[in-house]
Amino acid sequence: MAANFALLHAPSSISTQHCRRNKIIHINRLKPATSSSCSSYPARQRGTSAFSIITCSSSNGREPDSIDPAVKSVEKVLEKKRRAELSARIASGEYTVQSSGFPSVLKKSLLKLGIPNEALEFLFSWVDGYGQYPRIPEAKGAISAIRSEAFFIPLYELYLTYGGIFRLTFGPKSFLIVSDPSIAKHILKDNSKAYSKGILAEILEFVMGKGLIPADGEIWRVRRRAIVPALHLKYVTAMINLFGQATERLCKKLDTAASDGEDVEMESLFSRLTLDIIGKAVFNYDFDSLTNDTGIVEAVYTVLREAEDRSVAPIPLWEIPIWRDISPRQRKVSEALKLINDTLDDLIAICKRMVDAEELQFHEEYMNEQDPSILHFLLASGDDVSSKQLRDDLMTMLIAGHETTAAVLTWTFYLLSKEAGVMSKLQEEVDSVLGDRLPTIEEMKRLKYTTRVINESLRLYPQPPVLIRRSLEDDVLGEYPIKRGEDIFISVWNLHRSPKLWDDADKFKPERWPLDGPNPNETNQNFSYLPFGGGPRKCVGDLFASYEAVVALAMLVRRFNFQMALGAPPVVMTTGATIHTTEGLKMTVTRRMKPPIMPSLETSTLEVGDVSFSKQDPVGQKGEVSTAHS
Ligand code: HEM
Repeated sequence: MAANFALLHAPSSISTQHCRRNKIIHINRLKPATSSSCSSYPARQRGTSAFSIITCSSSNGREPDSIDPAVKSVEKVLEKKRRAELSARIASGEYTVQSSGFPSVLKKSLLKLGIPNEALEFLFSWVDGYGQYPRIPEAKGAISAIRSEAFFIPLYELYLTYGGIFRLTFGPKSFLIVSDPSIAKHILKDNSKAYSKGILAEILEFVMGKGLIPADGEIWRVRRRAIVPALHLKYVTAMINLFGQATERLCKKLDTAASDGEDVEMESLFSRLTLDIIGKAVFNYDFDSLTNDTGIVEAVYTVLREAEDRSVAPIPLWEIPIWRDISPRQRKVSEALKLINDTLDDLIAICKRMVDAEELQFHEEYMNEQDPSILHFLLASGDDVSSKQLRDDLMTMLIAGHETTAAVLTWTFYLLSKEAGVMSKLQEEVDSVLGDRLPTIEEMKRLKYTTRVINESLRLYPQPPVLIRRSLEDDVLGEYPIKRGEDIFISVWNLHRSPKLWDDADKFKPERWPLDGPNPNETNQNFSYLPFGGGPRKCVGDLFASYEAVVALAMLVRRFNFQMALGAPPVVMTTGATIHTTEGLKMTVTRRMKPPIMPSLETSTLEVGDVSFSKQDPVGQKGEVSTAHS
């Protein structure tokens, strides 16, 4: 899905510094305890430990950190200590300094004389001439201070101190960090026209061009109107079969691993499962990456990793034309892009021929049975679009729909490995609803607890953890006026884990979502829960992705038990377009002994998105599959 946020190299044209400083935190004075300590320890490559691991012939393109597990756990403890110290020091105000200049000196002197700080704050806000407006709290730091860990973690600690909106300044760059549901709603929904994708569009241009995620303005409006109808309910229903077949292939792989007593690295397997699914679903191409490692699969991962690395790189070297020619890495990226683009051009040409040969009667729920792909729908609809734009859209959906769902499955299995009670409840439901059959849309309604497990996993690990916007005009966020050109990060991570918004915010508790209640979404949770974004730019694949995750989860836990492998490296988060692990999710898989249980015949209703399905009201009548279609 949408690439990420740690975009610290914002172009100089943005980030107008208009806001007076009052609170400034010096993150750059804080020394991360762990970052440099690793190099003195012996390196270990994945797969060379005493445990054999089954993966695909290569990883999903991500190099694991080769660090001894024992060293990692020491580092983890140090890391926890460092973070606790950081929180304590931020909270104590040690890193909060006041503005320089005469008013600040005067204020310090008056403080020393014992005048209460609150009184001085009030008085000096008028002296500064900003009395009519409160000023946004400001944090200041150095890139090095946060590069040692996933970017959204320090943002969470700052949020706990500075609240729902604060400014983060790195040298000349400045970002607004939003963690307040009503401000998020204002930006994403109520005043969405006043915001663009900003830095995100700049970063993703090389791979997505003017595709739906980075596009803004008229191009976005036209493309969204063309693409959303392609994901109609009949299409999503057909996709459930595809999800089942692809998961079946993964089950076979796991079956072999279980027989051979080999551990499996689930993150890369999920990445390949979802790549196979999205290739077929979007342009009818079988990557078959669960069994093969063809050049095209490698090319997709090369491009994906480049997009992620660009989103966290401090200096945009790739913008220097000569660098693009001399850097072996950039040359590899260009070659990968060419291969993917050529393949997409071929697929578009093949599909055009199919559509020309068809005697088609296009209608709202049009779908070609042999090729139900989104590409086929778009061409059959007579969509008047250039090949370049079509390619950009396909590429966007390939990326948007691939690593997001893979990350959801990875973190769901990680969470389940820690909560045996949730796993047994889940298996009980799947046994009774599904038996050993491939799931159908009817079963989606009845896999209520399975759906809640995914809902809760998306709360704890939102993909992506931060949404990016740029203000196109002056606006007011909460009580704070802001100028045009502000870069904004809406931290979904903070919203989803806020102790102000959730009981036991860090706890994995699918039960927090009542089984007979509505499917949680940004509307019924008032923007404190927004796994698929919200407003006009909400994910177009929300229902598709939810079903995909539910089918894969149900089929896998039906057949197997999963445990963290003995001696597996600790599971540590790292930042990409989505939340990855640093060293994969190594699990031991065993076949379940339980005989299949016949499905119960109970009739039930489950609301998915804003649509309520029931047996009496068969799906597919209205063609409205989710709020993305509004
Ligand atoms: C669990 C899996 C997924 C998650 C968590 C997810 C999440 C999101 C989020 C949060 C956004 C909003 C981004 C923003 O406002 O900046 C988004 C947008 C989008 N997603 Fe997804 N997504 C998932 C799967 C998919 C799939 C399967 C597809 C395609 C079939 C897809 C296609 C898109 C597109 C095209 C957009 C851009 C919409 C626009 O800007 O109009 N996503 N997604």
